[in-house]
Amino acid sequence: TTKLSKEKVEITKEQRALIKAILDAYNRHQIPQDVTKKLLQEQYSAEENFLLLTEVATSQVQVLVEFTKNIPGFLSLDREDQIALLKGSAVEAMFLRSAQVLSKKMPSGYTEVLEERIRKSGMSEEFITPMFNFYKSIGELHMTQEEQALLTTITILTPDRPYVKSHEAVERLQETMLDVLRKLCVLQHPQEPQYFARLLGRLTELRTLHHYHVEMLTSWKTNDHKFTPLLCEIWDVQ
Ligand SMILES: C[C@]12CC[C@H]3[C@@H](CC=C4C=C(C(=O)O)CC[C@@]43C)[C@@H]1CC[C@@H]2C(=O)c1ccc(O)cc1
Repeated sequence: TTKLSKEKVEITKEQRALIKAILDAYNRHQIPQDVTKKLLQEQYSAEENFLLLTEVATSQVQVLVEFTKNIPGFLSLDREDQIALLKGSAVEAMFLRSAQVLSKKMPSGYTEVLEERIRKSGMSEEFITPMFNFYKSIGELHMTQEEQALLTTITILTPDRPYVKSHEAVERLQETMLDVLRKLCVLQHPQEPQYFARLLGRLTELRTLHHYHVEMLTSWKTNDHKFTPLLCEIWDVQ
């Protein structure tokens, strides 16, 4: 392993441009202020909390679509595959986003308010526990902005989503991003040679959350909660 850590890791000019394009897109696409302001102002009740979370979820899906369109190479994929990747990764990208948001303290108290509303939104304890465990495990990594943006990109470019036809094209794109992230991790966390592997381990954890999410939506639905048309479409909820 000493040879590996001695390896001269070099980020090429193209890779630097790729990181910049993805980071700019990631920072440019955030949910609008008026939505986050509502989260801070509206009163608390399980009903109100669910409605607010539904609103931020809907807004987040729109943000995710815009961000994805800015991933270099994404728009040159087959159009139906673009839809399949978005639908297949929306939940994971959303949980990654929430983990990144909830693991950083905000002066406005947004994080605390958001956490409170999630805990009191009619979601059962069996989903809250794994969700907050995930938030903690992401928080412990202290990811840089670039790492967060690249990890989200890698999640979106997962080739084995349902209905993806040109598997290889997506795999090639994902591998490009994985190579950049691997180099970034070596350069930004020199003391932690296993840091890159830990990041990828979080993607596996994300997939288990995806499973919980389906049950979470179903339990909300049985308690007669309404979702927006966009959420129904992206998550195939009837
Ligand atoms: C995922 C989630 C909706 C989207 C929220 C997330 C918590 C934190 C966030 C932070 C955001 C930001 O600051 O940018 C954007 C929205 C998200 C990502 C919620 C936790 C549970 C909830 C949910 O699954 C849900 C699903 C369907 C609903 O109708 C309501 C909630």
